[in-house]
Parts: sequence; C-alpha cells; structure tokens
Amino acid sequence: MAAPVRAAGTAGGGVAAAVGRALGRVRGAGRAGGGAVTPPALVVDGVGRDYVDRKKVVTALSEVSFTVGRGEIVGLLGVNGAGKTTLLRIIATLLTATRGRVLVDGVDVAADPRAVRTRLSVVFGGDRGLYPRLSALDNAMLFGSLSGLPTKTLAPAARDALASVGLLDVADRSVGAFSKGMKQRLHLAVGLMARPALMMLDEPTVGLDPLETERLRSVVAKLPEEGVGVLLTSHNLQDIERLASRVVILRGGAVSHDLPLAALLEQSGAATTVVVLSDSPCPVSADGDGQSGIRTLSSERAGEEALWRTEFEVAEWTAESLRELSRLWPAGAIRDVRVQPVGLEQVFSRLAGPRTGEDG
Ligand SMILES: Nc1ncnc2c1ncn2[C@@H]1O[C@H](COP(=O)(O)OP(=O)(O)OP(=O)(O)O)[C@@H](O)[C@H]1O
Repeated sequence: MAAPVRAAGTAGGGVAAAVGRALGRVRGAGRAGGGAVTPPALVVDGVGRDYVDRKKVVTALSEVSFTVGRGEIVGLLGVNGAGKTTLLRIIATLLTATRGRVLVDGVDVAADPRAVRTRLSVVFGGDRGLYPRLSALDNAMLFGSLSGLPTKTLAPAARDALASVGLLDVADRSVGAFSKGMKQRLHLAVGLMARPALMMLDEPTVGLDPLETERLRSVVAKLPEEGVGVLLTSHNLQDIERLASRVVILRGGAVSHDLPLAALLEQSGAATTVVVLSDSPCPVSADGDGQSGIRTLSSERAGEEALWRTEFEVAEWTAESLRELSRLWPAGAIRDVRVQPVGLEQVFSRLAGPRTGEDG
C-alpha cells in the first residue's frame, strides 16, 4: 500500500510503505496558507468505475457525486455490492476511477495521488496496524514522524492527539495491553497526527463493547472541531445516526439519496411504531379513522405477563394519535404506551431495499 494513507487495521504496509508515507507527508507539510479559501475535504464528481470480469464489463459505480465539507461528518450507506468499497478505494488512491474525478482538499487523486495521501487518513475497524511493544505516545510520535512532522513538535502533537481521544493518562503504557476500543481510539489519534483534511472511518466500532463504542463515538463526534471532514461507513447504523449530519446512500452504483439526516428521516415516509400494553386484546382491527394513519401491525399476548401487546404504525405521533388509541380500549385497560421513534435502520431498509438481492 502506498504512502500516508494509513490503514489502521491492516498491517500498515511495512517499512517501505512507511518511508513512502514519510516522503509523501513532507511534501504536504505546511500547506495551510493563511487567508486562502479552504476547499471541501472531499469532492466526488461524476465518478464511475467498471471492472472487467471474464471479458464482461461490470459497472460497480455508474456516476457518483457528493461532497464532504471541512468539519462535516457524512455517513455513506449502501447495501452489499452497492459500490462502497470501490468508492473508498478510489478516494484512498488505491484504485483509479474509469470516469469522473475525486478531489481531496482540492487535490485530484488521479493527477497527484501522493499529495492526496498527505491530506487523508484512513481508519479501518480492527486492532492491527500499531506497534504493540511501543507505548501509545511512541506509536503516535512514530507515525507523526513518518508523516513529516518536525521532530521538536512530535511529542506535544502526540500528547494533543492522545488527549483528544482520551488516552493521555495511558500514554506511556504498551499498546499490546490496550483493549480493542483503546487501540481503535489510538488509530484515530495516529490519524489526527497527520493533520488530514479528510478522515475515512470504515466500521470504526466493529467488535467494540457498548461502553467502548460510546467512547469511540464521542471521540469521532469531536473530529469536526479539528476542521476535519469525515466520511463514515458502518454497518452499525446507530454510528451513522449518532454522528453524521448528512447521509449519502449508494444504490446500484449511484447516489440514491444525499440529505441531512433529519430530512432523510422526515422524507422517508417511514412510520413511528407504537406499542400498547393492555389488560385485554385490541378490540378492533384498528385502522383508525383513516385520517391519522394508525394501522395495526399485530396484537398478541405479551410473553408470560397477563397482558396483551398491540403494535401500531402511526404516520405521525401526536396527542390526537394517543387519544385515538385510548378510545379503542375500555377505560383503564391500557397499562403502557411505548413510542419507538423512526430510526435510520428503519429508514435505510425502506429506502435501500433488502440488504441482499439485486444489489448484492
Ligand atoms: N475486482 C472486481 N471484479 C469484478 N467485479 C467487481 C470487483 N470488485 C467489485 N466488483 C463488483 O462491483 C460491485 C460493487 O462492489 P463493491 O465491493 O464496491 O460493493 P460494496 O458496496 O463495498 O459491497 P460490500 O458491502 O459487500 O463490500 C459488485 O457488483 C461487485 O461484485
């Protein structure tokens, strides 16, 4: 693998690649000129990619366009086979596009891949790619040095990066003894040492327990404060829901949606699910009065409890919806009403279709 596209979670590319990273980073050092207009972290402009498989052309990406601004977290979603890996590899300069162009921090990946690698950090899920016998501080300093940071700034920069991921108090401990989550946060710190315009995070919380997942998410949530643009891919849609301000959905090699998260949730037409626990079954097959959009999904005994569990879909949950549901049962029969707001998971399965099938 070439230059400072540092792939945490992979073997890191060995010494030759490390030297390549160092050379590339020196070229990119000091690029932030005062007063100049800062280009977006990422511009993907009409990108297409064809593969030739047994003499047949397979179009993995037809025409993909979107941008990631500095200080913005964009979630990239797509069912298996939608083209995410192909696109990420093109942005990371590991694969060339058949058509269109990609600019990272204003630099064309095809025209100057080396300069692009100085502006980009890639963090994959997993715990490889670090030096386990070295301390966290030494790991951060090493990668900072390979990125071309001047020697005297290495230690303070590494301490800053470790502080920003909550690892300063264990800076002197060997990384081999770190938990998966700590290693993952260290990958982010190492990525930050390169002062990238763009960070690509691929499955950053995979394999982490809930506590570590939360810690990692709060670190990622602060990346925009560093002026970094983040392209986030994750099969854990809660990562995207919690972190991304905008969501790009790939479907069949093209962008099917590119919207702020709130607009996506609103536009998707997905409905709120309401669960009513009651002493008696739902007395009618309720489709409401046809105006509120209430629809019964199921009504059954709630496990071992002597209660009935009825699930409804409601287009929009309002006080009137509650009144309408209450009217369905005799007074006092309802024990509990639980409203499950529309989430990205529900929206994604509606918009992107099944996770396997035509796209996969
Ligand atoms: N080297 C290749 N040769 C031929 N076809 C390929 C090659 N790599 C990918 N494809 C095809 O291109 C399409 C997109 O693949 P890609 O791996 O980019 O999708 P993806 O969204 O990353 O999927 P997944 O989530 O399963 O990794 C698929 O139809 C895939 O079969």
